[in-house]
Order: sequence, then structure tokens, then C-alpha cells
Amino acid sequence: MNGKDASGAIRVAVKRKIFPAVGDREAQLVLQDIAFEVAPRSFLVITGPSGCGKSTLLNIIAGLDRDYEGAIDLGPAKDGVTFIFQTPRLLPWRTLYENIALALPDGDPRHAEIPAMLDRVGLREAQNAYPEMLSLGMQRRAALARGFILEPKILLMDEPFVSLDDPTAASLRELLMDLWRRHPTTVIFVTHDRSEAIQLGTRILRLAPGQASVAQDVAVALTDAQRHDRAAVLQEQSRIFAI
Ligand SMILES: Nc1ncnc2c1ncn2[C@@H]1O[C@H](COP(=O)(O)OP(=O)(O)OP(=O)(O)O)[C@@H](O)[C@H]1O
Repeated sequence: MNGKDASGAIRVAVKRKIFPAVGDREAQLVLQDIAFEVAPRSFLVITGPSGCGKSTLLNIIAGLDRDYEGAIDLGPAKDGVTFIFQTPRLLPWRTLYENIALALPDGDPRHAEIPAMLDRVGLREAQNAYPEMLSLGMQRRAALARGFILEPKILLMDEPFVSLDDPTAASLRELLMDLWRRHPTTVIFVTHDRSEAIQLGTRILRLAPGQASVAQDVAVALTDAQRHDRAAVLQEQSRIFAI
């Protein structure tokens, strides 16, 4: 076991993250003494007010930002990390189908699963369309399909449903819950939207504003069925965010 933890948990320990001074702008201490673990196949939502450092923390966990004090241990899942960003990041000169296929190596057997994945996200009929022909909601469905076709062991998501009207965002959350149940994986999801946090997360990590540290780390007590029930979500939201 090499003295390593065999639980498969992700371990995050960020002692300090400072953005250096640029021009007139002073150096900024954004994250301080943040430590937590994420159990395999849990759905952790990181939330907190705008500017508190959620995206900065996610970028550090993803390995996109290495300029910090601390350590991230992704454990045995470290080679299976997928990031879904706010913008869908589809290649405009490729069809929807090709955009998803490009995520996979040539000859990968998962190419055969693309049609079923397109069915699942409701985009089979649009498979030959180019991204500019698709609504933002459809592009985000495509980004989910491209993420899940990779069967990630860790899925990192940064406000993937922001700037959508309420019904479209709601249908994407339903889709994400469905995909996550069919393809269980460890998810770390950033949002400032409390209702979204409660509906999706099995656990909520709240960052305190200003030199963020962890203000609250709490399990969400909702059954799968209750996650589809607006009243139950609101009640749990009041309980958790009143703490
Ligand atoms: N590359 C950067 N250089 C300097 N400062 C930055 C950089 N990226 C972020 N910051 C600052 O760090 C702080 C945290 O930003 P971050 O984007 O992580 O917050 P957030 O909680 O994700 O906000 P939001 O919900 O608005 O996206 C902010 O004050 C931001 O201005």
C-alpha cells in the first residue's frame, strides 16, 4: 500500500494562494488554510459569494494553477480528470458529433457509445449541426456529453449552467443528475447558486468571503426523489444556509 491512503479520496490542502501584484494592483491573498477530502463518487459542491475564490480553488485542484502553497492529492483517480468549463468550448469548425468524437483517441471503443450518449442528452438530431447553429443550452448539453463519454473518474465543473434561463438550467441539472447516476464519478462542482448547490450536491463546502477559508462543510440530506421536489430543495436550502 506504499503507506498511501487506500480510500481513494481526493485530499485538498491549500495553505495559501496569493495572486501577485500587477501594475497598480496589490498582491491579493485569495485562499488560506483550506483543507478537505472528497470521498470517491460523492458530489461535492463548492459555493460562496462572487469573488471568494471558488474558481481559483477548482483550478488548483485541476492542476491548471500550480502557483500556490499546499498540496493536492487526487489519489488513484488522478489520470481520469475531466473539466467542464463555464463556456462549452466546442470547436466551431467541427460538427457536434465530431466535437464529442475528438475527446476520444482514434480507435477507442467508446466511439461506439457516442450515438447513445447523444440520445441521452437529447442531441441526436442535431449531431451534424455546427456549434453556432445550437443554442447555449444545447452547447452545454454537448459539453456534458463530451465530458461523460470520457467516463471520468473525477469530473470538475465550474458554473456550467450559468447565464441560462431557469427552465433550461433546470433541465440541464436534471440531465446532469441522470448522467451522474448512470456513470458514477467523483464530482466537484462550483456554483454561487444556493438552490443549484442543494439540488445537485451530496455535500456542500461553503467558502467564506475575503481570504477564503472553509466556512461550512455539510452533507445534504435529500433523497434522489426529493432532489426533483422544489419544496424539499428549498427546505434543505434554508436548513443548510441558516447554519
Ligand atoms: N488571474 C488572476 N489574477 C489576479 N487576480 C485574480 C485572478 N483570478 C482571480 N483573481 C481574483 O481572485 C479572487 C477570486 O476569484 P475567483 O474567480 O476564484 O472567485 P469566484 O468565487 O470563482 O467568483 P465568481 O463566482 O464571481 O466566479 C477575485 O478577487 C479575483 O479578482
